[in-house]
Amino acid sequence: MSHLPLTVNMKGKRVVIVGGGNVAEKRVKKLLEADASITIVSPEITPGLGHLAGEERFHWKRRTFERSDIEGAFLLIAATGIRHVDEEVKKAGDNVPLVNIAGEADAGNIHFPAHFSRGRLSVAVSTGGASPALAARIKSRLEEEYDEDYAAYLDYLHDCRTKIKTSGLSEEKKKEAIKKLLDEDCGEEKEQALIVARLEGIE
Ligand SMILES: C[C@@]1(CC(=O)O)c2cc3[nH]c(cc4nc(cc5[nH]c(cc(n2)[C@H]1CCC(=O)O)[C@@](C)(CC(=O)O)[C@@H]5CCC(=O)O)C(CC(=O)O)=C4CCC(=O)O)c(CCC(=O)O)c3CC(=O)O
Ligand SMILES: NC(=O)C1=CN([C@@H]2O[C@H](COP(=O)(O)OP(=O)(O)OC[C@H]3O[C@@H](n4cnc5c(N)ncnc54)[C@H](O)[C@@H]3O)[C@@H](O)[C@H]2O)C=CC1
Repeated sequence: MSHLPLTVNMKGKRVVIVGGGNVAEKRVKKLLEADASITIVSPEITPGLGHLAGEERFHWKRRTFERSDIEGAFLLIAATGIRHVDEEVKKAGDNVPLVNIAGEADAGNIHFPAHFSRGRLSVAVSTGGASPALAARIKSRLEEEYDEDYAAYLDYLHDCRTKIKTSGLSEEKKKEAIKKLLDEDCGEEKEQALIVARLEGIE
């Protein structure tokens, strides 16, 4: 497997999705969270996508795919479930940086992992197409372990780290202090406030 997990800033990036079924709906929901600029080319779309199209959250071309649809795309997704159409999309997307073929893991150059976020924490699990169901199961287990409280915890860690980084401490002490934060018993807001206050005073 020569796939490397990266997180990509999708804000304003042009995404073209061919097909408007259940898979397209899942992708659109994730991509909207990332502020991508989405076009769907499909004669039909799911009711869920219909609702989002009504709110103008993406552009819908209500017809079958044409090669010119992919112009300027940064990410191209083929999700028609019709092999020859997906193949035509793949061919047309030769120069598109990121290509995902939902029905054939190895045909594109990216996979969508099972994913959840807790604020700034992002957890993604991929099996490289071997067993998407296992990826989903591992994700569900991690979702229980890293519950909703982690969003606030990550904000707190970010706040502390920023304070430490802009302090006058030596580089070595900064690294030490950042690591030590993770060992502090700071599940409670009160304790977090105390640690932040202490950091306000470090030189
Ligand atoms: C290549 C990839 C597509 C891509 O990268 O776009 C792909 C491809 C295919 N999936 C298929 C089937 C299923 N996919 C799921 C579920 C998920 N599939 C996801 C990703 C990916 N699936 C990518 C690889 C990622 C990896 O391996 O890690 C998840 C993780 C993320 C997401 O989709 O958002 C999401 C769980 C999300 C969550 O719960 O969080 C389930 C289970 C279910 O629905 O409950 C089933 C039925 C059980 C089974 O078949 O395993 C089929 C056969 C279709 C058919 O037979 O018609 C293909 C085609 C093929 O095998 O090539
Ligand atoms: N999680 C995942 O990644 C999964 C991936 N898959 C794969 O993803 C693909 C799509 O699955 P679904 O969304 O369930 O299919 P679907 O059948 O619900 O949707 C297909 C969509 O493609 C549109 N379409 C058909 N011909 C077209 C054309 N020429 N141009 C543009 N649009 C066209 C249809 O109108 C429909 O909206 C399949 O290949 C399937 O095997 C399936 C299950 C899970």
